[in-house]
Amino acid sequence: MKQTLLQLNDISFAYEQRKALDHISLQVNEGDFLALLGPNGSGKSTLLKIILGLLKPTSGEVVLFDEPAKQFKHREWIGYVSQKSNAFNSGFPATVFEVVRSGLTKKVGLFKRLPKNVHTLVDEALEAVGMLAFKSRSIGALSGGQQQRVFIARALISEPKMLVLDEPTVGIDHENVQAFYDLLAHLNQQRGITMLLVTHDVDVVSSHITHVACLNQTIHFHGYKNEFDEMSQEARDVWYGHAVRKIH
Ligand SMILES: Nc1ncnc2c1ncn2[C@@H]1O[C@H](COP(=O)(O)OP(=O)(O)OP(=O)(O)O)[C@@H](O)[C@H]1O
Repeated sequence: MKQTLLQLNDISFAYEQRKALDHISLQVNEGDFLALLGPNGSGKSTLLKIILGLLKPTSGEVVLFDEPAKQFKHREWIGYVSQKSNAFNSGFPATVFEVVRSGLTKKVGLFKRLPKNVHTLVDEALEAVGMLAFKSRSIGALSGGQQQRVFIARALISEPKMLVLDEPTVGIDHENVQAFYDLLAHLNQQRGITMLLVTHDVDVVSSHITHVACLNQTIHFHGYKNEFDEMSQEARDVWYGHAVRKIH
């Protein structure tokens, strides 16, 4: 049976008096590729922060890899790529190698000694995202799409079982968005890395995902992609508005 990597039980959260999340329950199993959809301000980033342990829920429980989040010791199993990763300007003083190597901190902190030498680990991570040839380049000299691949490599170097991505294609030009999602699909299908992706590109990513969750303070829909496909546009509009288009 597949392991449940993430279980949210009745999570609510408020910024001071302002409610952002209302009784959220959600489950992500090993191998899932879940797209989390929601309009601006619907609480997507807040929910990711709770999953990553950066915010504490006002009520409810987060369970990671079958352990209550408080007791969970393997944060390196959950890689994170933010929407702002690909925003380095050309003057940023770090090479691709240095950026990817910085992803080792979590792992080194835990194991103290690395199983392989650092260059081998960085090379393997860059190879996995098709960026090995850029190892010595300055991160700021790369395109948004290339930078985001490097940040995937940075997450991969600690061998995560799950990747959490917050609108990773913001700032990436249209033709590279599909290639970026193809890479995520490859990592999901070939390496078995579970994906939790916040996105507005529901049409582009639709052929790769297995599940959809629709959030607007509360979860309005959570199920298999084909169930989402079968929902009528009217049903979606009731809770979402215009931003979610039907997947063809
Ligand atoms: N630090 C904060 N302090 C107070 N309110 C906040 C804070 N961060 C977010 N909020 C509010 O909480 C709600 C949810 O915000 P959140 O950033 O989680 O939404 P989102 O779905 O990620 O939005 P977007 O798609 O625009 O990134 C919004 O009403 C937002 O204004």
